[in-house]
Amino acid sequence: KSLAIVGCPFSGGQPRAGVDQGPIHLIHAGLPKQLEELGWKVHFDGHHQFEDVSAAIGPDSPIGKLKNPRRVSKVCEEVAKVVGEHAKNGQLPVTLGGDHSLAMGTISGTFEKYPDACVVWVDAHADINTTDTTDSGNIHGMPVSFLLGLGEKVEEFKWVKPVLKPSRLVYIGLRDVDAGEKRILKENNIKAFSMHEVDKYGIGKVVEMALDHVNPNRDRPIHLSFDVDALDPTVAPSTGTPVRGGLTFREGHYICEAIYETGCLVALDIMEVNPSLRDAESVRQTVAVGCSLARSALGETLL
Ligand SMILES: N[C@@]1(C(=O)O)CN(C[C@@H]2CCCCN2)C[C@@H]1CCC[B-](O)(O)O
Ligand SMILES: [Mn+2]
Ligand SMILES: [Mn+2]
Ligand SMILES: [Mn+2]
Repeated sequence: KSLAIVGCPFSGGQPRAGVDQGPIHLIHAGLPKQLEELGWKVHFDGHHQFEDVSAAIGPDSPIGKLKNPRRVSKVCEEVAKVVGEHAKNGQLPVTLGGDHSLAMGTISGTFEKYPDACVVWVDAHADINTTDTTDSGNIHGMPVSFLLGLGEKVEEFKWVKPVLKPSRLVYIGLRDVDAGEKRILKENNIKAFSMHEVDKYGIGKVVEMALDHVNPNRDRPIHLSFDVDALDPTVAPSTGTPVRGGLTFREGHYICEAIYETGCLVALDIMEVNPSLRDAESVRQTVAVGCSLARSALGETLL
């Protein structure tokens, strides 16, 4: 079994400097070796290519409210190619962010090889704003709407195909969803297990219900897109948009372990680790959690 680490040093989907350094911190913490020790053949071709693309863009004035639209679009298009290539080569792409706008690229890449895939989106946020509903104009709050083909088309993003169907998407960990996003979730009947459901049913039942919804026979490829801000800020403090009342360390890891157990995982994103936020110990802790979540999603067990 082989995987490819795709480091994406990219921060253009949001305003806080430093999230582009997430990949190098996860790699320097030893993630490639840790995954080899789990028995994976690890392909790791560095992450320079995205910086080149990004630097080549030049001035990137907003389009409507959208910030850095050309950089985000170009980088995500490049990520889609790289992830799709690895998937076609039979290597499970492990994408390290970088902000969550990158999931436009990773999920597009996954669906090239696995058109019948489903997406488990673990996050405090729904990341489903359209050009009409976004307040911030930060594109890391929008990738899911582009992947679903919702809202007005944006010429700059015409390469993003509406590969994702609402019935193939499920959320776990939501607790900071904008009013417009709540409307979109309802209108599209998108299944979401917020922290209220996690409290009510427990994480074991929530993951079972989530998978029953998008993958009833456990035979569909799963793309797990994990935003570390799904975890409580005491667990993963160094992230750009922390929200209290999040998943415990174990709840986060249980999701990854349970998805690995299905045998259906075909792609993993570990997003929004920002090593320039908070103190050194918080950074170390957040990076360590990012590595640990990846290991759990890729077969590390407690016994
Ligand atoms: N919906 C958001 C957007 O900017 O669109 C607004 N929100 C911050 C906002 C602060 C004030 C109270 C309401 N929430 C962040 C979120 C995007 C998170 C992107 B992710 O990738 O980190 O999940
Ligand atoms: Mn490669
Ligand atoms: Mn996110
Ligand atoms: Mn988030």
